Amino acid sequence: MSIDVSGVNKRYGDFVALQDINLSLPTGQLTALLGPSGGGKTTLLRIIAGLETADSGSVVIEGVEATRLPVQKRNVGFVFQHYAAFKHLSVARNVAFGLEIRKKPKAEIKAKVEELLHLVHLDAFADRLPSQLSGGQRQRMALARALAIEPSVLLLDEPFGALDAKVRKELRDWLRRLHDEVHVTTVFVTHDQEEALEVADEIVVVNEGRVEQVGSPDQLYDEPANDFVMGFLGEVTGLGDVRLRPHDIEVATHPTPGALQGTITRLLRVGFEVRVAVAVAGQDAPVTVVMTRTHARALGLEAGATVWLVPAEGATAVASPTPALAEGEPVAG
Ligand SMILES: Nc1ncnc2c1ncn2[C@@H]1O[C@H](COP(=O)(O)OP(=O)(O)OP(=O)(O)O)[C@@H](O)[C@H]1O
Repeated sequence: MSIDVSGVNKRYGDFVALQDINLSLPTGQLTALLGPSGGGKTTLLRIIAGLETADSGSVVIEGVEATRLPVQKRNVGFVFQHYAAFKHLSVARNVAFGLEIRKKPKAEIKAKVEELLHLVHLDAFADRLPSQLSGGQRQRMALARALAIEPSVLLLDEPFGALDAKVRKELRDWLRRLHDEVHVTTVFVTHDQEEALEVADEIVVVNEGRVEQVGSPDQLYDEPANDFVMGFLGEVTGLGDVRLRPHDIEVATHPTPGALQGTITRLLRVGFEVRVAVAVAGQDAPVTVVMTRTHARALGLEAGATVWLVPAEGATAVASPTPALAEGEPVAG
């Protein structure tokens, strides 16, 4: 294992930021720490980095007991959301910085910087100042700088958080490809489930200072450990006494066994999808169903129509903590 976190606890005054965190992250893996704001992701990342100390528990990096090692001795590279570059140094010098303070030979530094700038597709920008780069280019420079010292682990705290949606998307594809090339063990913090699902080999869901679940994107999506994980990894809607994904509901225009009858209150076309809101008797919140436009057209769905809803075969469903359907209400049409 590259990173082993055992029994880590952290409080700020009375506030419990992390509670009994245990994690083993294999060498070469790209792991996302995913969770809502304030859940403890950054605190955990900072404890792994050595920027913060745990109240109890241990951190082992590449087999080395690191709990009390200062940050400089952990051989970790970081990138934060707002990357602090040296404004007066060129892109190349920024990337070279970690190597220069380690007094590496000039020729070695030059070769390494060229290699890294090529890796992050900034070859043409070596002589620019950071202020002459776009936000996305600056974050790529930050990654090159973090990689320059050949860290055993790379820690990224919302590295693309400050960028607009399109650039974020490009950079996340790029990060995945970069990781496939360099295979450095990487942990990145995000509160964006799509980002985690698209990029990570494994996702650690962190909420209220605890790990809710660890698993591959597929595992988490298909077999969420609880209602929280299910809700955090994608949209969820209530149908009777279960909660499930809106695209996991089958819609019929005639009564079917076990189906709940409802009335379409709204039909919204978003790109290639149609989102259908269905009011079901006795259920407070409408059921949301998502389907393709073609499917909705084939069924001839329109607002005001009566439909019958049933979980699709093989749908992932968890029991509702508060059943959406009041007891004693008629369920089937
Ligand atoms: N130095 C500190 N002093 C007091 N409380 C802190 C400190 N650092 C963090 N916290 C608290 O610990 C909790 C966890 O914070 P943390 O930054 O780890 O969350 P997060 O999951 O990374 O959230 P975000 O996505 O918003 O960055 C928060 O409630 C935060 O207010």
